[in-house]
Amino acid sequence: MIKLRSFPSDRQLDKMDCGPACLKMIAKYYGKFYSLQYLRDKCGATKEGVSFLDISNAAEEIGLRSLSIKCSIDDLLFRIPLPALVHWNKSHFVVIHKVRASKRKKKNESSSVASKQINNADGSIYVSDPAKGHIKYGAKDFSDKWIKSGSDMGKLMALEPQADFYQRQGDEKLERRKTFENFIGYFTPYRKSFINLFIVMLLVTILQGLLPFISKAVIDVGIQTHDIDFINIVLIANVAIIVSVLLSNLVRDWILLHVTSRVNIALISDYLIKLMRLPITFFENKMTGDILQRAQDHERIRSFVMNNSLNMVFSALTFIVFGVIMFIYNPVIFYIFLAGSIIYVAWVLAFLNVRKKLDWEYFDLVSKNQSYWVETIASIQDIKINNYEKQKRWKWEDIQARLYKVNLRVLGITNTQNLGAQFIDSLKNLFITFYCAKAVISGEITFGVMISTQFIIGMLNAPVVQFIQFIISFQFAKISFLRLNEIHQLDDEHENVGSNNIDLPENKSLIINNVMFQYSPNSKMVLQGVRLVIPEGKVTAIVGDSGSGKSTFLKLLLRLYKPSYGEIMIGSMNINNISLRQWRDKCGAVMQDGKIFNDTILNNIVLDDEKIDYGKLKKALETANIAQEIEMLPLGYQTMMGEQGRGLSGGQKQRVLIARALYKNPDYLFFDEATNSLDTINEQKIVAALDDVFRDKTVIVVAHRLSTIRKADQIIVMQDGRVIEIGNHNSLMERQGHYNRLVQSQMDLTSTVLVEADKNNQN
Ligand SMILES: Nc1ncnc2c1ncn2[C@@H]1O[C@H](COP(=O)(O)OP(=O)(O)OP(=O)(O)O)[C@@H](O)[C@H]1O
Repeated sequence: MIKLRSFPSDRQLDKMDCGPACLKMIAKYYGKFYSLQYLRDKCGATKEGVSFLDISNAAEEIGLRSLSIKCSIDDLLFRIPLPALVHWNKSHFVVIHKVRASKRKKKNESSSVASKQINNADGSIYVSDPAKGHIKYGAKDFSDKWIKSGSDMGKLMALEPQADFYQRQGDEKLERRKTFENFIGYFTPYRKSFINLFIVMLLVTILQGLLPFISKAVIDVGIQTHDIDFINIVLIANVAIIVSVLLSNLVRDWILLHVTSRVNIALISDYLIKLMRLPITFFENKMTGDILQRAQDHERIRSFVMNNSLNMVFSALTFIVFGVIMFIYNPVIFYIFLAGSIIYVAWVLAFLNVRKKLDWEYFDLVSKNQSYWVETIASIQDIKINNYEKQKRWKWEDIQARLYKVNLRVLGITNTQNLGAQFIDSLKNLFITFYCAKAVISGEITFGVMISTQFIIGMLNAPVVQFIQFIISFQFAKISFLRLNEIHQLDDEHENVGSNNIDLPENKSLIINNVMFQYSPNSKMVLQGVRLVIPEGKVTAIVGDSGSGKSTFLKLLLRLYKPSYGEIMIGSMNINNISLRQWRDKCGAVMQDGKIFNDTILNNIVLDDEKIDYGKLKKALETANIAQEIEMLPLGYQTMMGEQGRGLSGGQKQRVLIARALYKNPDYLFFDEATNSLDTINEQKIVAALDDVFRDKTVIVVAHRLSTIRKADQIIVMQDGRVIEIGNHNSLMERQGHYNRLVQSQMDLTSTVLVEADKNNQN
């Protein structure tokens, strides 16, 4: 494999980004910049990545014509217009930007041998891989990864600009936002500390600058003149300088620690704030490991700014001070040092690109590793029940094996780099020592100068090492910065919706106006033209087959998602005018997969334990029929829940969640299968108690057990994302439609169970 340049080489920021990253490279190749996020949105990237079709749709949206072709490796070498995108190794996309058929084959073609006769063509294929950079493959290697076994053709997509590709300048500027550019802003509150730091480090540099003169004085003056007093004085001065340097370093470290830890907290807390502001789709489309790993990226940036860049300033200062001293002492030694150092730096920097490449691979694997752990721990029960431990562990071992390989390569490169660097460094120092020794013998310099030269060289070496550290950290910080910037560039879920609290209109019914919804741009419509009114102060029930879109509809009302088409109104006002905070304050919800937090029962219900309304709490608990059970516990409401509500039964969890929603006393209540884990007696009690609570609220209930919603004011029947019937229980039963069939099938089921039970009793 040979490294090449020229064709753009953009990196995927996480595992599922290869498709959009390839598109980005191709657009860039044709002279247009699109941000990865923009293309990701256009592709409708999900956790599963993207398909050829998604990429082709996105390409056409940015003005690239896509041509999907099935072809052989011969066709690729001789006929296909490039650049083209190929699906690779079953799970990855790369761009082919250049091919070079071998001479023999070219001759074959030029001698007009029919194309079909050219089999097993030979040549090189130049690929820009978003995970690895530029790579050159032999035709055989390439086809092994490209062409599925049992076939002699692979699929690719050639992309060319359409006529209006270059006119789309506007979009590009719009998308090229840099919201994280105020990074330096994190450090401005500490301006004073930085000034102090600067003074301390300046002092250290000056004090250290005195040391070679002291050594020289001891040897050339003290020893030559046999002046013990002078040597004693110099010794005391030397000790004083060393102590001052150590103390100054102590102060420096203290200031750094102080600033660093604060900046770190600020950075990560802003990341968390940003994450919490992102729409739920972000979390659905990103792997947990990616999100967690990005928190680590902050550490790198912080460490770069705080350690490397600051040290670099002083290293440069030290280098200049001692460089000048060295030059005054002996220019030849200075030049030897400079030449040696340049070779040293060049050697180390030669490894930079490989290291960068490995860092991307490393991030990818570490993210996977993190996701693995999170997923394994969360699903341990299912792993055990299905005897899935071994296979699950093998998956981990597979990641580890790949991590091991990357680590091994990193280690190999580091070793080669260090070995070479040490060799160059030792050679340089050796040359200088020899040169000095000769110069002392020939009387060009004194012995004192030789000793202090050694000291100065030592002092000059440190900044060179610092400089290399700086460049390496800068590279890594840049990668981390890119990854973080990507998150900070994303639109908040609050974007394009109202931000102030406003008075709601008089009529607070929810009017759903031809709402359509799809989870990602190229997936199927989960809701199709939903039109209905949810009257204020009434109970509306939604029923329908599994997968008909009931929960999705509820989530749209809770504004966890935005409709892809159509609008939701509250009376005469578009719901988007109301801030999300205000809206969610007005909504209480018990969702199918509601979560219990790792906190006390009390905090799980009231959430804000600073102002507890005990009256409201008691009512909520009684309505949810859980008060008695909690009070029987030794620690009562202060009982700690385990993670995910460990320690509670499914039904108890649901009742705590119901209590949480009721305690909020919201205007709108959403129940999605909120009582499905309850036994019938509990359910009946709660349903009866809820009647009272529901009286002045707008309630939307999704239920499979139809007995619970018989009394609803309005029942909506959904099928395949459409509303197919609306009415109350009686009118829908009379209609003899889908609702009637659902009720009948549940009654049949109950009567079958009763008849079976009867039979068993008689036996
Ligand atoms: N996060 C998601 N991403 C992509 N598709 C989703 C997502 N959630 C649900 N879907 C799809 O949307 C469709 C409707 O799902 P939804 O959960 O709304 O149905 P439902 O009527 O509530 O079903 P159930 O009664 O089984 O809970 C399903 O086909 C499902 O596969």
